[in-house]
Amino acid sequence: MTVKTTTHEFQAETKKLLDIVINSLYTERDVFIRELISNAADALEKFRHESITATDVFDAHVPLEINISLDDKNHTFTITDTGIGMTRHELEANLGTIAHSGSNTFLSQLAEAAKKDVSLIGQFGVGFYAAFMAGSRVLVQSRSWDGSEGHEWASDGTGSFTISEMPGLHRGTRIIVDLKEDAHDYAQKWKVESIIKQYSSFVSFPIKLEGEIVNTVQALWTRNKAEISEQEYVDFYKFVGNAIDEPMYRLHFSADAPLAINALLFVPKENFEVMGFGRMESGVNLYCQRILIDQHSENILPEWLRFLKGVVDSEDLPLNISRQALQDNALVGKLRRVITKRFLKYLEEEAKRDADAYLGFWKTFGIFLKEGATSSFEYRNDLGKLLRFESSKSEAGKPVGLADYLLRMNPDQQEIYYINGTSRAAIEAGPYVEMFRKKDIEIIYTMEPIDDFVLSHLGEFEGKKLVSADRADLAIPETEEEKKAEEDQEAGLDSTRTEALLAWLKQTLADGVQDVIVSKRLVDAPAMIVNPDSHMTSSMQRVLAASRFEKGLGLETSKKNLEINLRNPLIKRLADLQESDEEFAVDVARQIYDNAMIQAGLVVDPLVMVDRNYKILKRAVQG
Ligand SMILES: Nc1ncnc2c1ncn2[C@@H]1O[C@H](COP(=O)(O)OP(=O)(O)OP(=O)(O)O)[C@@H](O)[C@H]1O
Repeated sequence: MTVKTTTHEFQAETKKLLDIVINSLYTERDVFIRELISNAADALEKFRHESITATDVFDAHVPLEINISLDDKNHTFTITDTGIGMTRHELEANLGTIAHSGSNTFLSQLAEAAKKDVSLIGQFGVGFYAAFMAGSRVLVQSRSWDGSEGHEWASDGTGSFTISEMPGLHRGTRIIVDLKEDAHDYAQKWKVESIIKQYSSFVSFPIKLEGEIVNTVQALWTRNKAEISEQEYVDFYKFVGNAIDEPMYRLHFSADAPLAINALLFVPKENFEVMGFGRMESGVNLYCQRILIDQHSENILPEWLRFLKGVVDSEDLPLNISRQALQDNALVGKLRRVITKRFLKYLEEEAKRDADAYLGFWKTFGIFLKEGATSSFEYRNDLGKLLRFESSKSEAGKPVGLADYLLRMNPDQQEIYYINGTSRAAIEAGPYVEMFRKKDIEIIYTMEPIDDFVLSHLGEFEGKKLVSADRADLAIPETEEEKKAEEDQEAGLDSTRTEALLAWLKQTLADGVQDVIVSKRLVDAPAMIVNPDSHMTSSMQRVLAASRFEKGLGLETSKKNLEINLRNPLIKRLADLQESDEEFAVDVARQIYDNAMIQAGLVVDPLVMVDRNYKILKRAVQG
């Protein structure tokens, strides 16, 4: 018989990964057992799911299990599963490349983590290649559930691998690891058993070590809450989440109506996405009657809840549903809504129960809720209750909820106000909050670029409109007393001169402003920029302008209105100056406009501005 053997080069990224695995990660070697067991369990889950509908299954009656055998004399570690197996083509494709999207970023982050803290590699899932942490040579013998001929894959993990025909195999995969000299203890039963106990106690198939079952197969989420210990929950979290930390929050709930649901969801302690580890994939697995239907399911929760880890099990789902059909399945959609609502309600309860702990959650994962508020209209009321912002009445660094704002609001106030700025200090020094301070009206400070999008999408909260304080049509009710005081002060400039000043300013600043108007709200500052477009705040325009700029589309923003404060001496003086020394008045007007733009966080031309500023200073020092 001729055995057909072919030789293949590893993909370049795989070579890099193998290099890191072999040369940098050897202190975390135990991980290889977890990775191989986890792949075996995945292969068994896939087989179990497929075999529900398939009619023609090879080796249909072989029990679903994982066998590990050790050879202390020949120094080998062998793991066998009766799962879905791999065809020749699958062996070549799956064990020669890295399936990870963005493999290059993944690799550089992995290399970085390997240097800093190898315990982080759990987060990456090095997968099958972890076998080379302990093995000098690895053989993979596999036969697919379609019954096609079996093959053996072999490599020493350096540059290439071979694939040979191998007749007579059963369905599934056997991996034989020839242990490196300094890894011989992985052929010792006590050692392997302790690792399995630590990592794999929740695998839902029997694991036999040298013929003896070493795990208890259980679906923790289907058990009665009262009978589950804290430690079991934590262990389960580490298992499903591939995690090394402990969870920050946990929600275990069951429902019978309208849908039968068993869900166990965890919020991790760390946000690895923000830490620069790339976009997270969903961490929740979808089961039906304890059978895994969709691992890392993208369908069972909205994308912005991708930081959650855990399990959702529903008996109502058809067992034979294919992964492709999940996306459009109406029942899955319904499950998603029920679970999302329940989780958001849980967060609300936690925020009430322990506000400080919730702030810790908010600091780490708030960004995901903001993402939700800008993308999922149907949850906006639930999300509105969970948002936290600093405000003129909050302590610095201690954001408050919109519900707190409502409680403090004057009875006749109809709107909730907010203003964007880069920091608390910058906002408080700016013109927008002057009137709010004077009238003792609370104003929310939005300090992240995304915040104004969030509040604008939200539109309202508990029936009160959310309004940015840089809107041109901002109307805050005035008392009679206030109106009178205003009129008295405006008397400083008669109406003809006021009109003339406004017309002159409008003409002088025509390049930048749409209109110049007398302000009803400025207290001390001479002027400020406001937005005639009620849908866009300056901060939103800044973000959009930056993205236009990145795309090479130029910095185009819509024209603003300039509000001027007739009580301010600079503005009063400008009226005279415009008549006596127009050239200088133009410089002053433009500088006032640029200053107001900067206070609105908008872009001015720094060269022109600095040049003009020196001109004005020169005149000031000359007296
Ligand atoms: N025991 C096995 N039986 C069948 N297929 C397997 C087995 N082990 C690995 N594979 C296949 O090889 C692929 C690559 O495995 P690898 O462990 O590198 O990545 P992964 O399991 O997809 O990802 P991760 O380990 O990060 O979750 C798997 O997706 C699977 O298709």
